[in-house]
Amino acid sequence: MAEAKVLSGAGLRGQVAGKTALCTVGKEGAGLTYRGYDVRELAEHCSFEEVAYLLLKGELPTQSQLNHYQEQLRLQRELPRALRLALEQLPASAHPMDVLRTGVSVLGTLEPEHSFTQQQDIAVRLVAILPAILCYWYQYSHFGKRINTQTDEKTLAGHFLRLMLDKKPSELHTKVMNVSLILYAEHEFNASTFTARVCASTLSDLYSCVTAAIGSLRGPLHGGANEAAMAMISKFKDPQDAVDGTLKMLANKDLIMGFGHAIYKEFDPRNEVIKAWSRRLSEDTGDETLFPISEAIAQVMWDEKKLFPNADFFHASAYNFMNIPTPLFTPIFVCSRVTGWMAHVFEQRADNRIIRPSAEYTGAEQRTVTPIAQREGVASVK
Ligand SMILES: CC(=O)SCCNC(=O)CCNC(=O)[C@H](O)C(C)(C)COP(=O)(O)OP(=O)(O)OC[C@H]1O[C@@H](n2cnc3c(N)ncnc32)[C@H](O)[C@@H]1OP(=O)(O)O
Ligand SMILES: O=C([O-])CC(=O)C(=O)O
Repeated sequence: MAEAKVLSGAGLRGQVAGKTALCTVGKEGAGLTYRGYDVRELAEHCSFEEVAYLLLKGELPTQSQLNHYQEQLRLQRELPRALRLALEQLPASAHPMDVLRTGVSVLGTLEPEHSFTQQQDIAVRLVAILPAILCYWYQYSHFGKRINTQTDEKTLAGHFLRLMLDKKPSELHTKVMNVSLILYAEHEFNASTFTARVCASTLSDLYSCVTAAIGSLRGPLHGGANEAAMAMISKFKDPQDAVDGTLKMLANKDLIMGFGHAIYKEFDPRNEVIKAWSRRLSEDTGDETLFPISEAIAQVMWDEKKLFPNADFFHASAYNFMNIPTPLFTPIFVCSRVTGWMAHVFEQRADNRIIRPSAEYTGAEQRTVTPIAQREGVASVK
C-alpha cells in the first residue's frame, strides 16, 4: 500500500484537492473569475441567466440561445402537486434552508435522475423551480396563501422577488437581485461545492448532490453568515453603538459574522460590488442607520484585526433594504449557487474517481474486548 502523506494544518487549507475549469478564487490580478471572466464584469453586463448558462454549458449564450434558455426556465417553474402538498405539511417554524433541502429531495423522488444524460434537463428544472419551492412554502405557512408559482416576470431575479414578496418588484430591486445571484453563483472548492463533488464522485444522482450541498451551505461559517450578520447588525442602534459592541465582541473572542475568508487574504472582490448596491439602496430608502452601522463595523474589523467583509456582510443590509425577511437570505444563496454546484457535478462526472482521502489515526492502541460484565469507566465521547 502506498504511504499517505499527512497534511499539516486543519481544514485542508492550501491543499489542491482536484481540478476545475470553472473558477479561480484569489488568483493574483483576478480576484474571482467564472470560466475566465471577471465576476465584476459579469455583474455589470450580464443577467443571472447568462451566467448560469456560462457555468452549466461552458460559454456565454448568444441572444437566441439566451431566449431559448429563458423560455425553458419559464416553462419549468410549476411545482408538481405532490410537492405542493409536501410543502404544506412543513411548519412555519421550519428553517427555510431545511425546507429547500426537503423540497429538492421530494422532487428527486417525483422526477428522478435515471441516467446522467438527463443532467442538463434536471439542471434547468432545479434553477427554475427552487424559488417556487421556497416561496410556496413561505407564503403558505406564514400567510395561508397558495400562490401561483408562474409569474410573467421574464428574469429569474424578478420572478424570485415577485414570489418572495408577492408584489411586482421595482427595477432597482430586480437589478440588485440579479447582481446578487451572479456574485453568489460560483466559488471553486468552497465547503458546499466540495460536498456536492464528494457526493457526485460516488456516482450518486444530481438531487442527492444538491441536497447534500444545501446542508453544507446552511452553516453560519459558510452561507448562513449573511443571516447571522443581519442579526448582529440589527442589534446596534447607531454607528457608535456598533463600534463599542464590535470591540466588546472582539475582546470576548466572538466571531464577527460576514468577515474573514479561507482563501482571500486582503479583500473579497464581491464585497465592493454588493456594498455599492447596498449604499444605493440605502439612499433609495432614506436609511440613516443600517448602512452607516455596517460601515462602522467594517472599519473596526479592519483597524483591529485586518479582517475585511466577505460576500455575505453587505448582502445582509442590501437584502434588508429590499424588505426580504432575514431567514430567506441563505436560501437566496442556494438559488444562485445551485448553478455552480451542478456545473461542478458535471465536471466531476466527466472525469471521475471516488473522493476518498485517508485520516491520520489518533485513537487508542489496538486492544481486546473486555466482557461487558467486567467493564468499568465512563464514556469518553460527549
Ligand atoms: C460566502 C461565504 O461562505 S464567506 C464566509 C462566511 N463566513 C463568515 O463570515 C463567518 C465568519 N468568518 C469565519 O468564521 C472565518 O473567517 C472563515 C470560516 C470564513 C474562514 O476561516 P479560517 O480560514 O479558519 O480563518 P483564518 O485562518 O483566516 O483566521 C485567522 C484568525 O482570524 C480570526 N478570525 C477569522 N475570521 C474572523 C471573524 N469573522 N471574526 C473574528 N475573528 C476572526 C480567526 O479566529 C483566527 O484567529 P486565531 O489566529 O487567533 O485563531
Ligand atoms: O470559498 C469559500 O470558502 C466560501 C465562499 O466565499 C463561497 O462559497 O462563496
